[in-house]
Formats: sequence, structure tokens, C-alpha cells
Amino acid sequence: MQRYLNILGQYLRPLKGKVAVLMLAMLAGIGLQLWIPQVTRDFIDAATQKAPEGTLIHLAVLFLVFALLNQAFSTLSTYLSADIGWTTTNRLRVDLFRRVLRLDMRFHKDRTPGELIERIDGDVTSISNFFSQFVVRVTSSVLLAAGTLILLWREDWRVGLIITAYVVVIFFVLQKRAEVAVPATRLEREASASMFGFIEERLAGLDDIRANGAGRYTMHRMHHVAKDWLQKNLTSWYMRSTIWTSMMVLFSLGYCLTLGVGVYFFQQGLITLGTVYLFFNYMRMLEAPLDEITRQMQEFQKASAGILRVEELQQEKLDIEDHGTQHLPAGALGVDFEGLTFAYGEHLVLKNLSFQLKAGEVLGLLGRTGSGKSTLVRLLFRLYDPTTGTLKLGGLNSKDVPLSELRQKVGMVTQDVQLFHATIRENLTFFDPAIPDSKIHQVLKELAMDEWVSGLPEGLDTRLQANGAGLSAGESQLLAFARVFLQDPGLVILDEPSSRLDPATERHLNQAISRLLQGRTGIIIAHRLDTVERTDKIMVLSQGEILEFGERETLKNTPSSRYAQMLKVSRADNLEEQLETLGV
Ligand SMILES: Nc1ncnc2c1ncn2[C@@H]1O[C@H](COP(=O)(O)OP(=O)(O)OP(=O)(O)O)[C@@H](O)[C@H]1O
Repeated sequence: MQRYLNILGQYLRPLKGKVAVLMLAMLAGIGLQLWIPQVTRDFIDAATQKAPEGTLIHLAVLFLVFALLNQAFSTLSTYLSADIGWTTTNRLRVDLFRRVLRLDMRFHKDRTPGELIERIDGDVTSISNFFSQFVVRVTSSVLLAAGTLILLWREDWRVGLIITAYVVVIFFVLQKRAEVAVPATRLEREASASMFGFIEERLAGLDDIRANGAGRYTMHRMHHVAKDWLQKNLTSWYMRSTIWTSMMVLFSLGYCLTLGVGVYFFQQGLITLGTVYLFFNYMRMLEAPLDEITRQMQEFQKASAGILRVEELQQEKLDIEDHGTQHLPAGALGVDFEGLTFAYGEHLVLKNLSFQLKAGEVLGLLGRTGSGKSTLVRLLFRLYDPTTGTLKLGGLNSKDVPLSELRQKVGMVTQDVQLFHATIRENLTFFDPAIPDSKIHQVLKELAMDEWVSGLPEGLDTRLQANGAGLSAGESQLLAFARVFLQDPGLVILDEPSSRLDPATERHLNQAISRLLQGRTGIIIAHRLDTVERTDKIMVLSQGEILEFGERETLKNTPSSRYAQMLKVSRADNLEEQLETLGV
């Protein structure tokens, strides 16, 4: 319970003013609700005892005023609890999204985006009730039920005792029913999460599904997943409806009991007709809070699973710590690997790598699929930390530099450019409004893209389609180059497109690459041999080890080097085949 209160306190504290007003409105509402039946009782007794008209009018006006005030307090409570609920859950949702963005690659590799969406949205929505209503509704229901019972005891201890005993029985039965319903609800939520995970994954892989004609198979699976969800939904609904039915039956019996006892006491001359009404009314008033407490307990069970998962996310250990305080030098950054080894869990991928790249040098990285090229790059961004050894950038251990500064100073253009469904400006600046248009145009000019962008219907304000659909591969690449230019990094990593572009686009891209590398250190993951002709150094990676590293010119003129041998092998082959021929 403590952990639930912690999370509640953490998010409700900033809204304590509103929470206090809500509590006051709620208490005032409860007081009025308890009082109104007393006024009604007095009215009935006054009427049956033929009291003067003035007394009746006075009581009627009092009833109306109390009823109106009660409505006003109830409206205020509903408004405030919804306001507090949505404000807190919105903050929680933003905090979780920030957390998910900050979490390590290891975490993200283990989970599908669908699962994370379910956490950020689904779980938070289930918690919203906990924030907005749980405390308020449970407290007010408990106070209302307790107040009603106290007043009943005050009127007549025998009636108080009978109704209290009956309430205990009702509460016990409802709790038992609710307990049975909880596992069914949990299964329903799990089935819903897997259905959303399934839909998200299939939508992401739409191209492959279509290309492989896997539509029918996918629909078959969808029917299966949806059927499972439907069955669990029905079971859980059935379980929940039995609670409601039990409640109806128990309360109907309760009304009969109260009326029976009331009428008996009235016939014995122990109580007035107004008091019979009062008993019946108080019994009726117990139904809502008991129903509410049971419902809130169920909601709490649902929310508690969400709270635990949210808490788990908040406490997920970060492998990549961000305690660096040193600052990278301006301009090109040298790169130093010193005895660096890296493993994904048990899987050793980079083995004792040591090499140096001076500031401003460009390295061509060659290696077959799976040799560890992408992993080496991920370490440069600190998406992972080395298992042993050190990685230095600009002469500083990368762990000593603040993470945000490091990622600002290292730029990358991947083969698979990620473009957002947003304007060209937002895509280039990553939504940073501080970057002026003049700077964007200057960069576009340098990349000879200015004319292309100006020719678009709305220039920089043109909205791109999701994932850059509608742009050619070359255009997407050029936009990615412009992004990196704006970032002005000291180290640029280029993952060369593996498929050939048309010669004009290729020439254009090559010019862009040359401009991008000017005054910067560069690492090019090459998929073709001619790409590395612009580099100063060459590295050949094989199964996580450096097979060859040196000045390109020197290697080219050393006939025994792998690079010289590669140059001799037919250039028509792709690099993968050339490396295979040489047994790399
Ligand atoms: N997140 C990961 N978890 C576990 N193993 C991984 C992970 N990423 C890559 N690997 C493994 O590490 C090895 C090196 O992969 P890496 O992606 O670095 O190679 P690569 O040379 O970049 O290949 P490619 O040219 O195909 O991109 C491979 O055996 C791969 O299966």
C-alpha cells in the first residue's frame, strides 16, 4: 500500500490546493446528504401531526436549499476530481515517455513498441481512476456509510444493529465476488495487450507482409488473437455482472427487512411514520457507498497492476550512467579505442579493439554482415558501454562527457533514414524552434537542395508523409545529411546505402558527403569498395577483430594487404562477395 501512496503523493502534492478544496466540497456534500432525510422525516411527522402551514413551508424551503447546495457541492467535486485526475495522469504519461526515451537499448531490444505503448497509454489510463477517484470516492463512501449507520444507531440501537449486521454481510459477499472477478479482468487486459502488440507489429511490417503474400496468414492469426481477446472479455464481463446481480438481490432483501422492522416498530408505537421513512431512506443511502467501495476496490486491483508496471519502468536500472562533467573540444574529434571488448550479454561481439583516428581523419570501415560494424558505432554514441577497455573522443573518456553533449557532437546518417510525419523544417531541426530559417537555407544551399525545397508547394512548411513515403531514397538521404549539418558534429558516421542509386543522385550524394566531412572526423561504413577511396584510413573487421588497419595509401601499395587484394578482385562484385572470396 505504501508504494501506491508514494506514487499518489508524488503526483498529488503539486495540486494540494485543489485537493484541499475537493476534500472540503466532499465533506460538505456528505453532511448535507445525511441531513436531508432528517428534514424529510420532520416534514412527514409535521404533516401527519397537522402542524401549522408555516412549519411545513419552512421545512420544505430548508429541504430545497439543502438539495440545491448538495447538487452544487457534488458538481464541484466531480469537476475537481476529473481535473486532478487528468492533470496527474498527463504528467505521469509525459514522465513515462521521457523515461522510455532515456532507457537503454538493451531495454528496448527486449520489448516491442506495442508493449511500451500499452504501458504509456493503457496502464496510465487505468491508473487515472486511481488518481482522480479512488481516494476521494472511497473516503467519501466510507464516511457516508459510517455517518448513515451512526445516525441509525442514534435513532434506535436495535435498527442500527440489524442494519449494521446486514451491511457487513453484504460487504463480505461483494468482496468475495470481486475477488473472483479480478483474475478474469487481468486475463482480459493481457489479451488486450497482446492484441495491440500483434496489430502494431503487423502494421510496422506491412511492406514485408504484402511482398511475401502473407496477408491470409496474418488475418488467420488476427482472428485467433481477436477470438482469444473476445472470450476473455466475455468471461470478465460475466464475472463483473454477477457482482452487480448479487448487489441487486441483497439490497432488495435489505429493503424488505428495513421496511418490515420499521412497520413493526411503528405498529408497536415505538416510532413515528417519519422515522419509518428515515430508516428506509438511510438503508437506500447505504447502497451507493457500498457499491462504490466494491467498484473502487475492483478498479484498484486493475490499477495496481498498472501501478506496479509503471513503478517497474521508473525503477528500471540504467546501464548507461550520465554523470560526466567534462566538455568535448570544439571542431573535429579524435577517436581512441584502447583494448575495447564488448559483449551483448554472453555474446562476445568486439574483441580487444585498439586503434586511433586523429581529429579530421576519415576511416573506411569494411567487414561482412555481423562482423560488428554497427556495434562499434553504437559504442561511439554510448548506446552501450564497453564491457572492458576504454573509448575516448577528443581525448576524453566518453563516460566523462555529459550524454547529451556527446550525442550532439556525434552525428550519424543511417541507410534507413527515419523521417517524421511533420514539416520539412521540423524534420531537419528535430522540432527545435530556436534554429532560424536562415541557417536551414544556408545548409540546404550547401547541399544544393535549396531549389528542390523551394520548388515544393509549401517550401519548408511542406508536410512529409509518415516514414518519408513519397520521397526517393536519395532525397531522404540528403535530408538526413542536412540534419547532421545543422547539428554541426565533430564526428560524423555514415552508413553508406547498400543499394545503388541512379548516377545523378549518387554524384549529388557524394558531393554532399565531401562537404559534410570537411573539418570533421568521419567513419564510413562502406558497402562498396569505391566509397573508401575518399578515406584516409581503412579498417577491415572480421568477427569482431581488427584484421587490418592502416593508412589507405600504404595498404593500397602493399600487395599482401587485404585491401590491395580486394582491389584486385573483380569490382563488379559487391563488397560482401569480395570479402567472401578473400575468406575475411
Ligand atoms: N542487440 C543485440 N543483441 C544481441 N546481439 C546482437 C545485437 N545486435 C547485434 N548483435 C549481434 O552482434 C554481432 C554483430 O552485429 P552488428 O550489427 O554489429 O554487425 P554488422 O557488421 O554491423 O552487420 P551488418 O552489416 O549486417 O549491419 C552479430 O552476430 C549480431 O547477431
